[in-house]
Amino acid sequence: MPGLLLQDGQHDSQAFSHSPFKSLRVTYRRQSVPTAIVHFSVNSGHVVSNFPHSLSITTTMSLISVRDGLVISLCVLVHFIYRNRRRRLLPFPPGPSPWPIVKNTFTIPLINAHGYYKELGAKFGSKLLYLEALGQPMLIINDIRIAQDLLEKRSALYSSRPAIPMLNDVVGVRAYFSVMPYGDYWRAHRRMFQQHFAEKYLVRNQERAMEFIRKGLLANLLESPENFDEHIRNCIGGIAVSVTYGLPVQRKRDPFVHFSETTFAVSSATAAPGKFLVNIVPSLKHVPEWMPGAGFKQVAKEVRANLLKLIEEPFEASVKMMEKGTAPMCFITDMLERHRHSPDYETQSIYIKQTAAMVFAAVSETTVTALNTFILGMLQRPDVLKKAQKEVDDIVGTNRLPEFSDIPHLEYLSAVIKETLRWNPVAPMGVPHHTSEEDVYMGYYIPKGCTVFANAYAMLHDDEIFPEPQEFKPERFIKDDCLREDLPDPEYVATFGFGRRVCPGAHIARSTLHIAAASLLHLFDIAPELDGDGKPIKVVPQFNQTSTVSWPLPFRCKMTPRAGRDVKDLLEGYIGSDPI
Ligand code: HEM
Repeated sequence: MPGLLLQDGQHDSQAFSHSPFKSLRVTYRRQSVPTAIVHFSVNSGHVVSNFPHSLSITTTMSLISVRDGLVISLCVLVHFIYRNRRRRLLPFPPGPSPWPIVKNTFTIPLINAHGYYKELGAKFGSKLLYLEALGQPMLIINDIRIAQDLLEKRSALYSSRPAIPMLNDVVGVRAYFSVMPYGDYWRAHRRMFQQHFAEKYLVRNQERAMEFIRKGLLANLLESPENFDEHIRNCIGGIAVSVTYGLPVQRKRDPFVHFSETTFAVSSATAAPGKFLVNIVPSLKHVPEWMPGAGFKQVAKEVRANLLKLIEEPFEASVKMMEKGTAPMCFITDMLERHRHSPDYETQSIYIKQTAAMVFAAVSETTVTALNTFILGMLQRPDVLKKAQKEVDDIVGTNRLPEFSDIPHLEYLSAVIKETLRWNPVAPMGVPHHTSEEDVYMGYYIPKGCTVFANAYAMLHDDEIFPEPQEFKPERFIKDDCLREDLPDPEYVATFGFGRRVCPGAHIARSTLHIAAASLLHLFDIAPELDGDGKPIKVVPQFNQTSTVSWPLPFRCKMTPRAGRDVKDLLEGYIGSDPI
């Protein structure tokens, strides 16, 4: 007789020991042969209290006849009843009440979202928030432990990226692995990045970074300190171009560095949610170019042309140098050499080209922002500047420049860097992740296709952990003259994201920040400019508010060679105008 059989499943988790059973298998049998099975199993979620609410369902079916079909339909119906029941009964995480249809669309801020969500969390007494904008579910995580629970411990579910219709479909460039969905294509690019830039290879690029800091930053600061922002940009962009393509870089306003910077600035704006309507209403991507209101298509065309140029031209130039035998060791030469005999060389060389283009995009704005924030912090706290300078002097002395080997001995400077990254998290909302399956956490339902923001700003400005979070206070990381180990360390936690998508260049960023900061402090005083009466002009820290990259808004300061130090003499071998 055909029929439905209910069967107890296995208990497999302590967390559910109070539940009557862990999984439920509904089997449709025909002449004792199982022909359709609907399998309900408790989700791997940890903190689910109420059994029927926590069902996750997989369906396996075979053998279709009319009669079987009816029974199978019944099984599917049961499936959906349980699914919907779960949805109905399990709440979403706390958040503002949604309006009909538009849900929270008008609650979502376009600027200072990180600050808004921090406050919203406080209002709802929750560090996990849920909102929905025009059908797009959003999860905001304001807490380090929750981010680790979800993005790290359950990384199989939380490692994709949301689609960005303007960038992916209208501009149509899908070469940057930071925005690729989770999967083999992303994995191939990230693996390639690691093959050259993994932490174990850090040393081989440090020498190049040092050369740029001395020739491209310190020497230029001596000559025109008022252009410190421009020098920092050229130096950091130059390091990226040099270690990736091995191309020569001009010491000032290198045209390629400048072109890359402006192109990425425009293209990252295409990813901003509020800037282009097509990111909110994806079907607009089908609108023909001639239609009124389709101006975004023209913008997309220009961005596309520039992005393709950035992917192709430096790669070609690097390959040409390689053919002539003049290419220095860099990402391109290393990778082409490594994959030369691969059976799928053509495919690999496309990945190499695309991964190379990613490097500049990821290094430049982020590291420049952190360095400018460091200078801004020094302006807020002249006493910190003096103390850090004294430490550098004690370790380095006055007759040579700082080296990478000095860095582990500069503990106070380390606290200053931690505070720099905490005070103004470079990417305050991280880079959004995307759930590839539904999930249950702390009794809350998290849908599939949910955009997940790890709010680094809220985590690093949590006043229970970091009192007076708006103040620049490196001393918070020091106790009894040693670095504290009982605080989350912004050099390692939150700043660089979480889980499988965590920043793979974090070690490079830390290394560059430490050596650049030590070198600046060793040679220069950093102070506010003076007004007409000789009084210091107070610099009020202000940051870009779009929640993508939080760069300090332009500010002025006076950088002067330190008294009693022959800065020119120390930089003698590094001053010049030939490309680096
Ligand atoms: C202060 C400097 C930097 C900061 C604050 C920073 C921060 C971040 C953050 C928050 C993410 C997203 C992580 C996530 O999704 O959870 C990320 C991704 C990424 N970063 Fe960085 N980053 C910095 C420097 C660098 C450098 C120097 C490189 C390369 C040498 C780099 C390469 C990348 C790449 C390739 C990704 C995409 C990873 C993926 O989607 O798989 N970053 N970074």
